[in-house]
Amino acid sequence: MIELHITNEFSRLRSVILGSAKSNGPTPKLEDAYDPKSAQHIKKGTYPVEKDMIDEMEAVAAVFKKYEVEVYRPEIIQDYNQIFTRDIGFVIEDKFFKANILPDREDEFTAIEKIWSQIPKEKRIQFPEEVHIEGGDVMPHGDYIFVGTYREDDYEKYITARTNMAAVSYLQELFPQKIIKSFNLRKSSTIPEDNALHLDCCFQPIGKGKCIIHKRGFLEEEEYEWLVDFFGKDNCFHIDKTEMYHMNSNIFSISEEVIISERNFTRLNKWLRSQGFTVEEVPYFEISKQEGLLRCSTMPLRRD
Ligand SMILES: NC(=O)NCCC[C@H](N)C(=O)O
Repeated sequence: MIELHITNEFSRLRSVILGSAKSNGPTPKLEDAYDPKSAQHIKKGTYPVEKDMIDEMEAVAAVFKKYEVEVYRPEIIQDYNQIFTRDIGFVIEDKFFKANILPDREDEFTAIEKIWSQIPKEKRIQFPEEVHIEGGDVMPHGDYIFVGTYREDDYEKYITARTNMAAVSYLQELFPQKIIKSFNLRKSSTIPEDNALHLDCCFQPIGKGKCIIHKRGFLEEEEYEWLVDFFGKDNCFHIDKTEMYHMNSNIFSISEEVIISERNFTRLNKWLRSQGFTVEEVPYFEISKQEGLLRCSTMPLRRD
Protein backbone atom coordinates (compact mmCIF):
# COMPACT_ATOMS: atom_id res chain seq x y z
CA MET A 1 0.00 0.00 0.00
CA ILE A 2 1.16 3.53 -0.72
CA GLU A 3 1.08 5.92 2.20
CA LEU A 4 -0.44 9.35 1.58
CA HIS A 5 -0.03 12.59 3.51
CA ILE A 6 -0.28 16.08 2.06
CA THR A 7 -1.37 19.16 3.99
CA ASN A 8 0.58 21.89 2.23
CA GLU A 9 2.91 22.73 -0.65
CA PHE A 10 6.24 22.68 1.15
CA SER A 11 6.70 20.18 4.00
CA ARG A 12 9.55 17.73 3.41
CA LEU A 13 8.68 15.62 0.37
CA ARG A 14 8.97 11.83 0.69
CA SER A 15 7.19 10.46 -2.39
CA VAL A 16 5.93 11.91 -5.63
CA ILE A 17 4.67 10.99 -9.09
CA LEU A 18 6.76 12.67 -11.78
CA GLY A 19 5.18 12.86 -15.25
CA SER A 20 6.93 11.60 -18.34
CA ALA A 21 7.78 13.07 -21.75
CA LYS A 22 8.44 9.66 -23.29
CA SER A 23 6.34 8.96 -26.37
CA ASN A 24 4.85 12.41 -26.07
CA GLY A 25 3.76 12.23 -29.69
CA PRO A 26 4.38 14.53 -32.66
CA THR A 27 3.70 18.27 -32.58
CA PRO A 28 -0.09 18.59 -32.17
CA LYS A 29 -2.24 20.21 -34.83
CA LEU A 30 -3.11 23.80 -33.95
CA GLU A 31 -6.79 22.95 -33.49
CA ASP A 32 -5.84 20.24 -30.98
CA ALA A 33 -3.91 22.56 -28.64
CA TYR A 34 -5.71 23.08 -25.34
CA ASP A 35 -3.73 26.04 -24.03
CA PRO A 36 -2.68 29.30 -25.75
CA LYS A 37 1.07 28.94 -25.13
CA SER A 38 1.28 25.55 -26.84
CA ALA A 39 -0.75 27.05 -29.69
CA GLN A 40 1.70 29.94 -29.95
CA HIS A 41 4.66 27.56 -30.26
CA ILE A 42 2.87 25.31 -32.74
CA LYS A 43 2.26 28.38 -34.93
CA LYS A 44 5.85 29.62 -34.61
CA GLY A 45 7.33 26.17 -35.31
CA THR A 46 9.03 26.15 -31.90
CA TYR A 47 6.96 23.47 -30.16
CA PRO A 48 9.32 21.41 -27.94
CA VAL A 49 10.74 18.09 -29.10
CA GLU A 50 10.53 14.90 -27.05
CA LYS A 51 14.26 14.37 -26.53
CA ASP A 52 14.75 17.82 -24.97
CA MET A 53 11.77 17.39 -22.67
CA ILE A 54 12.92 13.94 -21.56
CA ASP A 55 16.31 15.44 -20.66
CA GLU A 56 14.63 18.21 -18.69
CA MET A 57 12.48 15.78 -16.72
CA GLU A 58 15.48 13.58 -15.99
CA ALA A 59 17.19 16.60 -14.43
CA VAL A 60 14.26 16.84 -12.01
CA ALA A 61 14.42 13.08 -11.33
CA ALA A 62 18.12 13.55 -10.45
CA VAL A 63 17.24 16.22 -7.87
CA PHE A 64 14.68 13.88 -6.31
CA LYS A 65 17.34 11.19 -6.15
CA LYS A 66 19.74 13.58 -4.44
CA TYR A 67 17.12 14.29 -1.75
CA GLU A 68 16.10 10.60 -1.47
CA VAL A 69 12.53 11.21 -2.59
CA GLU A 70 10.72 8.10 -3.79
CA VAL A 71 9.61 8.66 -7.39
CA TYR A 72 6.76 6.93 -9.22
CA ARG A 73 6.33 7.36 -12.98
CA PRO A 74 3.23 6.83 -15.14
CA GLU A 75 3.13 3.90 -17.53
CA ILE A 76 3.77 5.08 -21.05
CA ILE A 77 0.81 5.52 -23.38
CA GLN A 78 1.93 5.59 -27.01
CA ASP A 79 2.08 9.12 -28.50
CA TYR A 80 0.25 10.81 -25.63
CA ASN A 81 1.22 13.82 -23.53
CA GLN A 82 1.81 12.70 -19.93
CA ILE A 83 4.02 15.48 -18.65
CA PHE A 84 1.58 17.35 -16.43
CA THR A 85 0.71 14.68 -13.91
CA ARG A 86 -0.32 17.33 -11.34
CA ASP A 87 -3.65 17.94 -12.97
CA ILE A 88 -4.94 14.38 -13.25
CA GLY A 89 -5.35 13.82 -9.53
CA PHE A 90 -4.26 15.15 -6.16
CA VAL A 91 -3.74 14.15 -2.55
CA ILE A 92 -5.26 15.99 0.39
CA GLU A 93 -4.38 14.56 3.80
CA ASP A 94 -4.59 10.78 3.28
CA LYS A 95 -7.04 10.78 0.37
CA PHE A 96 -6.27 10.47 -3.32
CA PHE A 97 -8.69 12.34 -5.59
CA LYS A 98 -9.14 11.47 -9.22
CA ALA A 99 -9.58 14.78 -11.07
CA ASN A 100 -12.40 15.42 -13.54
CA ILE A 101 -10.07 16.72 -16.16
CA LEU A 102 -10.45 18.22 -19.64
CA PRO A 103 -11.76 15.41 -21.91
CA ASP A 104 -8.65 15.73 -24.18
CA ARG A 105 -6.53 14.65 -21.21
CA GLU A 106 -8.83 12.02 -19.73
CA ASP A 107 -6.73 9.00 -20.70
CA GLU A 108 -3.73 10.23 -18.73
CA PHE A 109 -5.19 8.75 -15.56
CA THR A 110 -5.14 5.19 -16.92
CA ALA A 111 -1.34 5.39 -16.82
CA ILE A 112 -1.34 5.79 -13.04
CA GLU A 113 -4.06 3.26 -12.27
CA LYS A 114 -1.45 0.84 -10.88
CA ILE A 115 -0.49 3.48 -8.35
CA TRP A 116 -4.15 4.31 -7.60
CA SER A 117 -4.89 0.63 -6.98
CA GLN A 118 -2.23 0.55 -4.24
CA ILE A 119 -4.24 3.02 -2.19
CA PRO A 120 -6.88 1.69 0.22
CA LYS A 121 -10.29 1.79 -1.48
CA GLU A 122 -11.86 4.04 1.14
CA LYS A 123 -9.15 6.63 0.48
CA ARG A 124 -9.79 6.84 -3.28
CA ILE A 125 -12.24 9.62 -4.09
CA GLN A 126 -13.99 10.40 -7.36
CA PHE A 127 -16.11 13.44 -8.12
CA PRO A 128 -19.60 13.56 -9.62
CA GLU A 129 -19.77 14.36 -13.31
CA GLU A 130 -20.84 18.01 -12.92
CA VAL A 131 -17.65 18.77 -11.00
CA HIS A 132 -14.74 19.98 -13.14
CA ILE A 133 -11.48 19.98 -11.24
CA GLU A 134 -7.76 19.77 -12.04
CA GLY A 135 -4.92 19.43 -9.53
CA GLY A 136 -3.18 22.62 -10.69
CA ASP A 137 -6.09 24.53 -9.14
CA VAL A 138 -6.00 22.77 -5.76
CA MET A 139 -3.65 23.70 -2.92
CA PRO A 140 -4.09 22.38 0.62
CA HIS A 141 -2.68 24.88 3.08
CA GLY A 142 -3.19 23.77 6.68
CA ASP A 143 -6.76 24.61 7.68
CA TYR A 144 -7.40 25.97 4.18
CA ILE A 145 -7.73 24.55 0.72
CA PHE A 146 -7.03 27.23 -1.91
CA VAL A 147 -8.88 26.57 -5.16
CA GLY A 148 -8.51 28.35 -8.50
CA THR A 149 -11.76 28.60 -10.44
CA TYR A 150 -13.60 30.62 -13.07
CA ARG A 151 -16.97 31.95 -11.91
CA GLU A 152 -18.12 33.91 -14.96
CA ASP A 153 -21.16 33.02 -17.10
CA ASP A 154 -19.01 32.29 -20.15
CA TYR A 155 -17.18 29.40 -18.42
CA GLU A 156 -18.09 26.99 -21.24
CA LYS A 157 -16.36 29.25 -23.76
CA TYR A 158 -12.92 28.69 -22.25
CA ILE A 159 -10.91 25.52 -22.77
CA THR A 160 -8.60 27.11 -20.20
CA ALA A 161 -11.29 27.16 -17.45
CA ARG A 162 -10.76 23.80 -15.78
CA THR A 163 -12.23 24.00 -12.27
CA ASN A 164 -15.82 25.12 -11.66
CA MET A 165 -17.74 26.25 -8.60
CA ALA A 166 -19.35 22.80 -8.26
CA ALA A 167 -15.84 21.60 -7.37
CA VAL A 168 -15.53 24.27 -4.68
CA SER A 169 -18.87 23.26 -3.12
CA TYR A 170 -18.05 19.57 -3.31
CA LEU A 171 -14.68 20.03 -1.61
CA GLN A 172 -16.41 21.99 1.16
CA GLU A 173 -18.79 19.05 1.70
CA LEU A 174 -15.88 16.62 1.83
CA PHE A 175 -13.86 18.80 4.21
CA PRO A 176 -16.39 20.57 6.46
CA GLN A 177 -13.63 21.35 8.97
CA LYS A 178 -11.52 23.21 6.39
CA ILE A 179 -12.01 26.60 4.78
CA ILE A 180 -12.25 26.26 1.03
CA LYS A 181 -11.10 29.60 -0.32
CA SER A 182 -11.73 30.02 -4.04
CA PHE A 183 -10.10 32.49 -6.43
CA ASN A 184 -11.62 33.71 -9.67
CA LEU A 185 -8.82 33.52 -12.25
CA ARG A 186 -8.25 35.49 -15.46
CA LYS A 187 -8.70 33.31 -18.54
CA SER A 188 -7.77 33.70 -22.18
CA SER A 189 -7.86 31.01 -24.83
CA THR A 190 -5.55 32.95 -27.12
CA ILE A 191 -3.13 35.15 -25.11
CA PRO A 192 -0.89 33.23 -22.70
CA GLU A 193 0.10 36.39 -20.79
CA ASP A 194 -3.59 36.90 -19.97
CA ASN A 195 -4.26 33.33 -18.99
CA ALA A 196 -3.90 31.93 -15.49
CA LEU A 197 -4.49 28.39 -16.67
CA HIS A 198 -4.52 27.07 -13.11
CA LEU A 199 -4.01 28.67 -9.69
CA ASP A 200 -0.41 27.41 -9.71
CA CYS A 201 0.21 29.48 -12.86
CA CYS A 202 -0.19 32.73 -10.88
CA PHE A 203 0.37 31.81 -7.24
CA GLN A 204 2.09 29.31 -4.97
CA PRO A 205 2.88 29.18 -1.27
CA ILE A 206 6.48 28.20 -0.44
CA GLY A 207 8.27 27.57 2.86
CA LYS A 208 8.99 30.15 5.58
CA GLY A 209 5.48 31.65 5.27
CA LYS A 210 6.17 33.10 1.81
CA CYS A 211 4.49 32.93 -1.56
CA ILE A 212 4.93 33.84 -5.22
CA ILE A 213 2.06 35.78 -6.76
CA HIS A 214 0.96 37.57 -9.95
CA LYS A 215 -1.73 40.20 -9.31
CA ARG A 216 -3.33 40.20 -12.78
CA GLY A 217 -3.89 36.46 -12.64
CA PHE A 218 -6.76 37.24 -10.26
CA LEU A 219 -9.99 38.68 -11.62
CA GLU A 220 -11.10 40.00 -8.22
CA GLU A 221 -8.64 42.43 -6.70
CA GLU A 222 -10.00 41.69 -3.23
CA GLU A 223 -9.12 38.01 -3.57
CA TYR A 224 -5.57 38.92 -4.52
CA GLU A 225 -5.49 41.36 -1.56
CA TRP A 226 -6.77 38.62 0.72
CA LEU A 227 -3.72 36.50 -0.15
CA VAL A 228 -1.33 39.41 0.30
CA ASP A 229 -2.83 40.06 3.77
CA PHE A 230 -2.80 36.36 4.61
CA PHE A 231 0.91 35.93 3.82
CA GLY A 232 1.95 39.49 4.73
CA LYS A 233 3.14 42.00 2.15
CA ASP A 234 6.84 41.40 2.76
CA ASN A 235 6.46 37.67 2.32
CA CYS A 236 5.03 37.94 -1.20
CA PHE A 237 7.30 37.80 -4.24
CA HIS A 238 5.39 39.61 -6.98
CA ILE A 239 5.94 38.45 -10.52
CA ASP A 240 4.99 40.45 -13.62
CA LYS A 241 3.13 39.35 -16.72
CA THR A 242 6.24 38.10 -18.51
CA GLU A 243 7.40 36.18 -15.46
CA MET A 244 3.97 34.59 -15.22
CA TYR A 245 4.19 33.71 -18.94
CA HIS A 246 7.49 31.94 -18.19
CA MET A 247 5.75 30.22 -15.24
CA ASN A 248 7.80 31.64 -12.34
CA SER A 249 5.10 30.73 -9.81
CA ASN A 250 5.24 27.10 -10.89
CA ILE A 251 8.43 26.06 -9.09
CA PHE A 252 8.30 23.06 -6.75
CA SER A 253 9.19 22.74 -3.06
CA ILE A 254 11.06 19.73 -1.72
CA SER A 255 10.94 21.20 1.76
CA GLU A 256 10.56 24.47 3.69
CA GLU A 257 14.14 25.27 2.62
CA VAL A 258 14.73 23.56 -0.73
CA ILE A 259 13.07 24.57 -3.98
CA ILE A 260 13.46 23.25 -7.52
CA SER A 261 13.38 26.17 -9.94
CA GLU A 262 14.07 26.91 -13.61
CA ARG A 263 17.64 28.03 -14.29
CA ASN A 264 16.53 31.13 -16.24
CA PHE A 265 14.39 32.55 -13.41
CA THR A 266 17.21 34.93 -12.45
CA ARG A 267 15.26 37.46 -10.39
CA LEU A 268 13.23 34.82 -8.55
CA ASN A 269 16.19 32.54 -7.82
CA LYS A 270 18.21 35.46 -6.49
CA TRP A 271 15.36 36.49 -4.19
CA LEU A 272 14.85 32.91 -2.98
CA ARG A 273 18.53 32.63 -2.09
CA SER A 274 18.43 35.99 -0.33
CA GLN A 275 15.60 34.63 1.80
CA GLY A 276 17.69 31.62 2.81
CA PHE A 277 16.30 29.00 0.43
CA THR A 278 18.46 26.44 -1.32
CA VAL A 279 17.60 26.60 -5.02
CA GLU A 280 18.11 23.52 -7.16
CA GLU A 281 18.18 24.90 -10.70
CA VAL A 282 17.07 22.71 -13.59
CA PRO A 283 16.53 23.37 -17.30
CA TYR A 284 12.77 23.39 -17.98
CA PHE A 285 12.36 25.98 -20.72
CA GLU A 286 11.20 23.50 -23.37
CA ILE A 287 8.49 22.09 -21.12
CA SER A 288 7.37 25.60 -20.19
CA LYS A 289 6.33 26.06 -23.84
CA GLN A 290 3.29 23.91 -23.04
CA GLU A 291 2.11 26.31 -20.31
CA GLY A 292 3.22 24.17 -17.42
CA LEU A 293 6.34 23.86 -15.29
CA LEU A 294 7.61 22.04 -12.22
CA ARG A 295 4.54 22.03 -10.00
CA CYS A 296 2.46 20.97 -12.99
CA SER A 297 4.60 17.94 -13.73
CA THR A 298 4.72 16.56 -10.19
CA MET A 299 2.05 15.03 -7.97
CA PRO A 300 3.20 14.77 -4.34
CA LEU A 301 1.94 11.71 -2.48
CA ARG A 302 3.62 12.11 0.86
CA ARG A 303 5.16 15.00 2.74
CA ASP A 304 6.09 15.06 6.45
N1 LIG B 1 -1.01 22.78 -13.33
C1 LIG B 1 -0.79 23.25 -14.56
O1 LIG B 1 -0.81 24.45 -14.78
N2 LIG B 1 -0.66 22.36 -15.55
C2 LIG B 1 -0.24 22.68 -16.88
C3 LIG B 1 -1.01 21.94 -17.92
C4 LIG B 1 -0.61 22.37 -19.31
C5 LIG B 1 -1.36 21.67 -20.42
N3 LIG B 1 -0.88 22.17 -21.67
C6 LIG B 1 -2.86 21.92 -20.32
O2 LIG B 1 -3.35 22.87 -20.96
O3 LIG B 1 -3.57 21.18 -19.66
